[in-house]
Amino acid sequence: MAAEAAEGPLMRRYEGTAQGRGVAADGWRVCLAHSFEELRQPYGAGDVPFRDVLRHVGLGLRYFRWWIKKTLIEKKSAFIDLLCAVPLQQIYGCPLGGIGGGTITRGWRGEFCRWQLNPGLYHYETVIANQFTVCLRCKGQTIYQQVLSVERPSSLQGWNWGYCGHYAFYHALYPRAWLVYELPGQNVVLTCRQVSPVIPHDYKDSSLPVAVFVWEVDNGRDEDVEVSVMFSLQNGTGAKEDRSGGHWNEPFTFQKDGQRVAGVLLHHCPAVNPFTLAISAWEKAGTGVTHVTAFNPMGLGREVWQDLLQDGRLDSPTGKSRPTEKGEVTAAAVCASCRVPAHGHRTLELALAWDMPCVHFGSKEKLHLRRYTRFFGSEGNAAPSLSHYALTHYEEWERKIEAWQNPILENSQLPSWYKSALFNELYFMTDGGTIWMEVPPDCCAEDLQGPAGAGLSHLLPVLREYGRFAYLEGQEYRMYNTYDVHFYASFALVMLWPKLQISLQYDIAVTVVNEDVQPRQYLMCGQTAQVKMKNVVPHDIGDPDDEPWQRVNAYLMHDTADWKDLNLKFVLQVYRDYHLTHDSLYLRDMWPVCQAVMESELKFDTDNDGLIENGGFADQTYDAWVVHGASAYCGGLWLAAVCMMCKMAEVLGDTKVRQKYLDILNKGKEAFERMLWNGKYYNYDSSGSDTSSSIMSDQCAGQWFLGACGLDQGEFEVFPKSHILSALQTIFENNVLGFAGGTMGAVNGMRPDGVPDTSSVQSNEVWIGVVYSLAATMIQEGMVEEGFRTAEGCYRTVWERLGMAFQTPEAYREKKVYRSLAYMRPLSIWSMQLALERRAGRAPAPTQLPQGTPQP
Ligand SMILES: CC(C)CCC[C@@H](C)[C@H]1CC[C@H]2[C@@H]3CC=C4C[C@@H](O[C@@H]5O[C@H](CO)[C@@H](O)[C@H](O)[C@H]5O)CC[C@]4(C)[C@H]3CC[C@]12C
Repeated sequence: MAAEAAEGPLMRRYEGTAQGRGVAADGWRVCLAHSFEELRQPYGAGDVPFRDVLRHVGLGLRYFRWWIKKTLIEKKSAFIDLLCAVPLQQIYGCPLGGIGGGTITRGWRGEFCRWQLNPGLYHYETVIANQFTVCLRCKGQTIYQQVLSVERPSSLQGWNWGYCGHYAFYHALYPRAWLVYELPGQNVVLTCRQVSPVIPHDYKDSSLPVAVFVWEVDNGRDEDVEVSVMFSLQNGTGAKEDRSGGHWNEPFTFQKDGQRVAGVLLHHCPAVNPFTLAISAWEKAGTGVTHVTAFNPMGLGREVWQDLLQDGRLDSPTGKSRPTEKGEVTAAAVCASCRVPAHGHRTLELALAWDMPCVHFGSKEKLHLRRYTRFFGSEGNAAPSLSHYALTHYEEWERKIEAWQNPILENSQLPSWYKSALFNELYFMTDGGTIWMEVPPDCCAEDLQGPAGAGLSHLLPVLREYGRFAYLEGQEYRMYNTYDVHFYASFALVMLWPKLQISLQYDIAVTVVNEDVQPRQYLMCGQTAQVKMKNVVPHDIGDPDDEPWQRVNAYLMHDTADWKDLNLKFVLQVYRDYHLTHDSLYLRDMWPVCQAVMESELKFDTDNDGLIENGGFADQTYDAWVVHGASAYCGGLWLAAVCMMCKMAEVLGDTKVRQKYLDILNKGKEAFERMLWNGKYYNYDSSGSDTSSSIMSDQCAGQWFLGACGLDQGEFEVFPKSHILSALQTIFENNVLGFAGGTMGAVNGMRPDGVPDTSSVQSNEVWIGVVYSLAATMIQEGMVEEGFRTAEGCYRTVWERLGMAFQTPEAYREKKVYRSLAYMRPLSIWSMQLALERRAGRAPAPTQLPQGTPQP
């Protein structure tokens, strides 16, 4: 297994022999000289078949009008920009930072290239001054000095660029990554290990906006060598604000418990959301730390280069830099140096921290405090203590990360690609535009519950203790906590940070009972309706470029009050969460909300046969794939939700409600089988249209959740086992093996004659997150090999073929196009892990998930 990453398809150009120090065996590995052959395009208007153009012409025009108003008149960016998609760059690697404090993504060639410091808003820019540079000295002479970058930029030309990529590789196993450099002709190997504090069940360190770079130096020479690693950083993010003037730098040291770190603070002072970056190093015995307070990253950079070249150290001036002028950019550097004995090894530890404690969203209406401020204060002066904390705690973080990951990595039954997929897809938990905030200390239950008063007894204690969490539907689909999609991704959250899932659910519960009567036009149908209706689950919690939580439902394609899946997905998650956490206070609080949304949902059972009907439009997560009448997807979710209502009523001793839903379940099961079962699988819908017999890859979504909760047997067998097995087998043969030679996962819709369903723009897409959940369902049902084969197609396509590492999209087609980069749904891969743990007889550990919620 270990050999797979080392010799994988992305390592063909590696000419070095070094394997690095302490590099994980499994993960995503790529040689720095690699280039991806296939370059895909974002799905655009030009890819829409003529038939769909005709069908969507009204939407197209309404969208265009809305886009003009939003971007040109209001001067805001569109929550989904169909006209200016982010171009694909095949460069990304593991993001830096914990959860919800902002992220800085490093590329696999070591570049600092994707920035999310303003919550939920992305800025894609490789900042060329942000580099690590190595200097080697023997017998008092500098023998080698090199920027560890394969770039040859037009700025900083006084530096020695163009490191030969054939002698280095990158290895990612999120939240850690390694860069291994064999220094040509030097007999020295550098391994840079990047560590971010992303630790399951940890609600303190996981919130910190920091990362540590541990440089392992292996000296293969017969003589001692003095090694310096210089970390240079521009003041800013590469955005135009870097030139807005008033930014300044200052050196710092921070000492506590006998441990000292030293570095430079880079104060970045725009009008909105100012922050401080800190670069630093641990001044341990034998390690010297020096710095340059300020230099011009747009110039030749000779002064910094020569300074280092001279003696392997930087000049270390005291005092602050002057604030930058308008148009001027500044940068700083810190350098850690040590002597490495002949054939010996030493470690240098550097850190990056950023402190943006108080944030405004786009509307600038309210000031919010990030989660980490409860531990490090909100004054904006925490960068030194954050740096010190990171450097003195990263070893503990790594121990915890290994304790979590090793049982999975050491399981020889699991394929290597899966281990990489499972941990690396988790990047979205931090790099999904994620925000983790405090609720204001003076906030009371009434403030949180909204005008309708949700009556949730533990809302306040939960939010006070664990804060508020939100992540985007996708970096290109800028809506927080899109709920129909979170349904899939929520497995990662509830398995790894269950209290954040509980907190998110409380937030949704509050919105359920509230309404927003503001009228607006919906773009798909053109009709006008209010923004949010009472007693229904919202599509999302809002747009970070507006005021999320305050104004929900940023999505205005459809009026989602009429969507069929959202309410059901709430009920399904409530029971699933209860099943995994045993949190009975949560269950009690959610019970009336579940009843309210199920009452709303009951109106969709228009013929009173115990089964809901779809509305003849795309009224669910497949929001461009029309459904008429009863459907496998929504009907299956409905029956699963009704079953869980019975189960919850039983747990809570509510016999009346239990009987009510039991009656519905019995009727509904019969209707579902009669209307949709065709002897092999469940039809897409019951309309009898040309495509209603399509094989939908997601037709067993209800069973997926039931199985994950152990509710698929005996009295709780909602769907006959034999039908589920037959349906999964049919999907495997048709949607998986019958599509792209079985190498790209499962297409959403396949016609029984073996041709993808092209009746909508989404039916012939592959949705990676759906594929992972389908694989989990297969594993739950004992089709383990088929499950892995299904999921492997997506991993290999995204991570190995298309160069979309750390930006897994929502969808791709067999050829040419993809849609919506860096998307939430693929986090559903964690449901595969749950299914595997179940099979291995290892129930998820509720011991880590204490009952109820501690009072603050
Ligand atoms: C007249 C024109 C030239 C023809 C234009 C055709 C286009 C208007 C349509 C062709 C493809 C459509 C888009 C397909 C997908 C979309 C995604 C959706 O948002 C989220 O999608 C998730 C599914 O991927 C869903 O689960 C989430 O809940 C949604 O938040 C928004 C609509 C659209 C962008 C859709 C819009 C119209 C087309 C571009």
